[in-house]
Amino acid sequence: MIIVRVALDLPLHRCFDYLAPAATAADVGRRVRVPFGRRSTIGVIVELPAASEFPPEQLKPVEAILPEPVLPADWFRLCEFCAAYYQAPLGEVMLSTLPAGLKRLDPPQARPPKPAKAPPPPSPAPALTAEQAAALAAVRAAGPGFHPFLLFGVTGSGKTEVYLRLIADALEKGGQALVLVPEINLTPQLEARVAARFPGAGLVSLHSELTEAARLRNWQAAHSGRARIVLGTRLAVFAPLSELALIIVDEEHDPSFKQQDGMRYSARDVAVFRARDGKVPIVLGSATPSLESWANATAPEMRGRYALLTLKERAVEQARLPAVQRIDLRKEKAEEGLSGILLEAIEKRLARGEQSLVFLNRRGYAPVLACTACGWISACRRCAANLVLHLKDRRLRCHHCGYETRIPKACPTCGNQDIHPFGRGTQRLEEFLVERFPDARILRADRDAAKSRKQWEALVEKIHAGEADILVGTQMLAKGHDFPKLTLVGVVGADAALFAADCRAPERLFAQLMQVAGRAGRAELPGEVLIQTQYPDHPLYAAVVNHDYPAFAATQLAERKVAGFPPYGFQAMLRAEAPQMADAIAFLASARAWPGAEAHPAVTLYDPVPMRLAKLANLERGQLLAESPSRPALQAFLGEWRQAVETIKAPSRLRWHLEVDPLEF
Ligand SMILES: Nc1ncnc2c1ncn2[C@@H]1O[C@H](COP(=O)(O)OP(=O)(O)OP(=O)(O)O)[C@@H](O)[C@H]1O
Ligand SMILES: [Zn+2]
Repeated sequence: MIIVRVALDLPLHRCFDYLAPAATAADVGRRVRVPFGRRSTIGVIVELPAASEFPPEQLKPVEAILPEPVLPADWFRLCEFCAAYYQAPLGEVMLSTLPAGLKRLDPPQARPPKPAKAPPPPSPAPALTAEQAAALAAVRAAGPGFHPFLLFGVTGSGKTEVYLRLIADALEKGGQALVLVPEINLTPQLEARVAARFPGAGLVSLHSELTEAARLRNWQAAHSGRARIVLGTRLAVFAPLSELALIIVDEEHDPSFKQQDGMRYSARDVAVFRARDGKVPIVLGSATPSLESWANATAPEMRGRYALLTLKERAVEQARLPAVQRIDLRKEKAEEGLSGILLEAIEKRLARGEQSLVFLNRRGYAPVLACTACGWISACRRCAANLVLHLKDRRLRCHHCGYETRIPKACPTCGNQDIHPFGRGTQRLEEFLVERFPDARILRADRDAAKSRKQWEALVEKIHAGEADILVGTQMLAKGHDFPKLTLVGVVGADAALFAADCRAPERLFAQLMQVAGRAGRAELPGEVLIQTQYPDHPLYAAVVNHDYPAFAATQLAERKVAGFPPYGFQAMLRAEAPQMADAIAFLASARAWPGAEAHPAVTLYDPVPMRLAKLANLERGQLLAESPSRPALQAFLGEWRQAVETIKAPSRLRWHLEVDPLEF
């Protein structure tokens, strides 16, 4: 009697046994079609157990074992690691990392790969700067095997060139390279650069904007080894690569590496596990590393877990880091939020035919509409948040749940016609700049102006072609772009993040400011950055002015050490949402009262509290933090706790999840 154990895409922490008379050990890693309830579904064979806990007559036979593809052993280990570490069901992990085309009962006919054309000649590589050469030499000297590196390089220092050389090494040895980027929408330039340098390497990308067919094709190219380089967003960390020889994580600090639903994993952390498991080098690159990675590379108590590689200078010979200045808004008069100094600086760029960027990380026209008579404000009725005014399409829109409605002509509560937008977003800045500089070509670059990757590429193309004089943009424009004519960056409205409740807000603000500042003066023309603020003496701004990430990181890490926060402590968050907050909190309180917790003295459970965004899409949300100075202690606790939480009786509309290493509080 041959039994196969099958992982299914279900929120259950168990696998399912089926009869498969013809199965052999070679079928482990094959997909299988099995009956489940009244339907059929696709699963993955994880083992051939000697016996089942159920009597054979209760087991159903499999419907079919699907011959291709066979999922490799290292992919199994990766999924098993994630299931254990993130407390996620193995079947859900496995199936969620596969392209949709492999989970269908009626699989799409995969087109055979196009015959490879003779590749064009590779684009030439520049001679390395001394710093780049030293970084490369350090990675080479470490040799094969698991070696984690943190490549700390200021903006424009040529980190990408270092990646390209390392990829060349990996390909030469017959290996495959995996390159992870936070948001592929923002990085068509990187894709083009890698493809141009390695025209024969069958580069494929993996990200969520691909069509189902393209994603399947690219996945198969990675699996079969036709693709020697895979470039992708977080989900690409699960690509099956049997000859993996190198992993690169660009902008490793970026919060987009964190998956925010389903299995909540950090692709950067999973990549480090994968590199260790596969015994290959991994390079994490950033101008503003995450504090976790920075500590791993520099803190004495971490004993140099990561080797630090530093690029302090910009790679282009004449390019210097931009001069950063603070504009004291307490002293300077501002017009529509823009100080005279900034407006003059823009005027100068216009006269010289250079580009300016005004950075405001808030899209829409204004964050709220309010009535001056009765105090009504445009609140979302489904969320604990305000509706943002979008004048362009005359809508009020919730940026959290997507609810939208038209703009009322008068106050809905008191009928007063005098309702006003408060605060400002990118649309309002754009409107003012159009009025102020009627002859300038002004371009807004945010998620409303470019909804798809295609639109975004067109917009970036326009900026490159010099078809814009003044850009108004959010952080979408701050990352990874190289605009040679851009010489001025004005930062507006950044102060709000200085005092945000989230302990990671300063880190994010610092990274954003360094990144957006890094857009200026990347070529021969010198760059200037003007930060408007009410708090010019704030140490965060001082660190930005001095381009001093290490100083900033030192103060942040000192604070974290005192607070026992990551990387000096480890956390998990239990969250519950329900129509009534009382239900969510009561559920969390029962979880907190679990008597088994006493056996885990190294773990602290805090009181359940409402989340910062306490209501989202009509659900009230609460959370409960678990914390420990020891990662293994927390892991041991979580395994037992999760099982206990699963037995708590909860109202039917309550949903909960556990997030390990949460980024948001
Ligand atoms: N060795 C080199 N010689 C000349 N130019 C170089 C060299 N290395 C990189 N460059 C150029 O320097 C510019 C910045 O390089 P790159 O984009 O690799 O920097 P980066 O560190 O990845 O920047 P960012 O973090 O801001 O995205 C690019 O225009 C690139 O072509
Ligand atoms: Zn809403």
